[in-house]
Amino acid sequence: MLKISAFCFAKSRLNVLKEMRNICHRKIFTKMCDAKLNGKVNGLDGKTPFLIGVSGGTASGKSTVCKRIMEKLGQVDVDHTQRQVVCISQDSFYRDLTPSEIQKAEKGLFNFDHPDAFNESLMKETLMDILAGKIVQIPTYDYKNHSLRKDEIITIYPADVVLFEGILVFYFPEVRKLFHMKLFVDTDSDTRLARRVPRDINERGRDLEQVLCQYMNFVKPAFEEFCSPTKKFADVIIPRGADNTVAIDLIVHHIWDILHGTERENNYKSIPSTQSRT
Ligand SMILES: Nc1ncnc2c1ncn2[C@@H]1O[C@H](COP(=O)(O)OP(=O)(O)O)[C@@H](O)[C@H]1O
Ligand SMILES: Nc1ccn([C@@H]2O[C@H](COP(=O)(O)O)[C@@H](O)[C@H]2O)c(=O)n1
Repeated sequence: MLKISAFCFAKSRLNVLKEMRNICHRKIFTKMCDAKLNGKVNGLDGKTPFLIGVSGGTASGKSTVCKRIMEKLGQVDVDHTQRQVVCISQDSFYRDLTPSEIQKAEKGLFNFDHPDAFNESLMKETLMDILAGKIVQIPTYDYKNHSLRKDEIITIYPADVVLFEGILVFYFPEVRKLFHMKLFVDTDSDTRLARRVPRDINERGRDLEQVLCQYMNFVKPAFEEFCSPTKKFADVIIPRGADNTVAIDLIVHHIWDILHGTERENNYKSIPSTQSRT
């Protein structure tokens, strides 16, 4: 039974790829489909997604950079079940808070920028499942209620490229070593604060005093202690975030090369290298 469903799944994926090959006019994605039809995935025979970590301070533009990368790979309008490139937020791995922690969070007195706020083991297990080609389910995060939306689960199907973005994605060594490529979005702190204030008020249900108090007490000190020092682990630092179209184009070209095997021997192994990059 399992074998039959696996066969049907593989067959329907093949049909989808053929269909995509017919309708896809973008050069990059057409070549990605060709490689898959030839039995190669990520330039390799096995199914190991290319895992990219994207870090940077709050409101540095991590999500926007990921969106640009997906756009350039022709993936934004693709149905989520068929996507070859997916993006996951580290915020989906905030740990559940106790009732007293929720009370603190509601007053802006909980430190969401400290590594202890995250469920490290779940983050690692999920990324390892993704690397193993498994389908995984990830809750979305509700910033207004400081909790995971367990009724709003995103299903991540095996994809060629998985972007994992968040303030502390390079902090945990066991998570860090899973990435094939590490990007750090480096936007100056004034710009980040100027973006965070309206975002938190308009989208995350906060008031000005709460945003500034949380920023001064937790966000800024934790950035300096935990996030900024992880910049040294990055393979590529992207100054000015999504405004830096040259950097984004170079990264997209590099991903494209890897997906087609041109960089395979040197840069991409099915298990990410831990040498000198951990
Ligand atoms: N290059 C940019 N120019 C202007 N606004 C930007 C730029 N990049 C991001 N933003 C805005 O700043 C806010 C934070 O960006 P986002 O990409 O969500 O950052 P992060 O994922 O690092 O928190 C959003 O409101 C976004 O629209
Ligand atoms: N309940 C929460 C959870 C997180 N935050 C803040 O979000 C920031 C991380 O998200 P970015 O998109 O800005 O990278 C982080 O700095 C937390 O302070 C929050 O305010 N409330």
